[in-house]
Amino acid sequence: MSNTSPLKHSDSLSYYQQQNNEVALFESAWNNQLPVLLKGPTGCGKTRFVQHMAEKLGRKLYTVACHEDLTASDLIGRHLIGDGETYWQDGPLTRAVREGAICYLDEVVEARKDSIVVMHPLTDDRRILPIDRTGELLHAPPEFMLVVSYNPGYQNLLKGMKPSTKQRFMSMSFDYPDKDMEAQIVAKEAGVDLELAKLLARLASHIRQLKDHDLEESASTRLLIYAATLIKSGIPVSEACRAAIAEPLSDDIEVVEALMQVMNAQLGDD
Ligand SMILES: Nc1ncnc2c1ncn2[C@@H]1O[C@H](COP(=O)(O)OP(=O)(O)OP(=O)(O)O)[C@@H](O)[C@H]1O
Repeated sequence: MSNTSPLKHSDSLSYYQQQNNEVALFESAWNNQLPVLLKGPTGCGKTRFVQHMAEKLGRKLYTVACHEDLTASDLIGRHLIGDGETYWQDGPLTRAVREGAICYLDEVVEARKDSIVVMHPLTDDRRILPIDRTGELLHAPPEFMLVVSYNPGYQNLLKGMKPSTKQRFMSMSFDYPDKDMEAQIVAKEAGVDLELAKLLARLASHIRQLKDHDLEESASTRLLIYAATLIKSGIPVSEACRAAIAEPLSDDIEVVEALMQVMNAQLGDD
């Protein structure tokens, strides 16, 4: 069965630079009512992609940043007290199901087990959301879609996602784009010229190649955009790179200095 919402023209959408064939894959998943899992490092464009796709498909987007205290009630809803009475308030997942929207759970491995279990009947062919507290059983309309993401970086290796959960989703891997594409993104997002964006993309590619470093994560596209934004507003390049790239990547002074050496060597070559 195919969904029938009007698709929006690409000029009016949030900017998203496609890396592979993810737009067509996502559209196909939506048309076929398949839930989607996005994997990839921080700041590589997962959230922007979902925003872009929700706009393209003409669906409202509910985004939840998952954390270790997130409970099933935070997703489904709860009874509240007001004017001396209790009333039911839908959570974002329930709202998305009722409205045929897209629900995006960012960093889903952070969520508590009970909130992950809630997703199970929604992510197989039943597509139902039982709300125990109100006795309702919601059937998701064809337009509803569940999208989750996680960062398989080393702090999540142990936590991971259980195979029984993972295998309910169609999955796509994201990574930082190649230098040329990343430069285009940085230029567009920060409003800087392409030459500066190319320089920053080169710096990032050097940092990403460093082996045996003590970094949990490497320089993200998001950090390059921050650096470009600082430079655009008059901060010297090396200082901007320290504040927006080296410092956010490590709390260890020696590591920060080592990163600065790598970047300054590149800046000196330019
Ligand atoms: N392919 C892309 N097209 C357009 N903008 C991009 C792209 N990749 C990254 N960006 C830019 O980088 C920023 C960070 O990306 P985004 O917030 O989507 O990352 P993320 O993968 O969701 O990160 P996190 O896992 O930390 O939530 C975006 O706000 C956007 O400016």
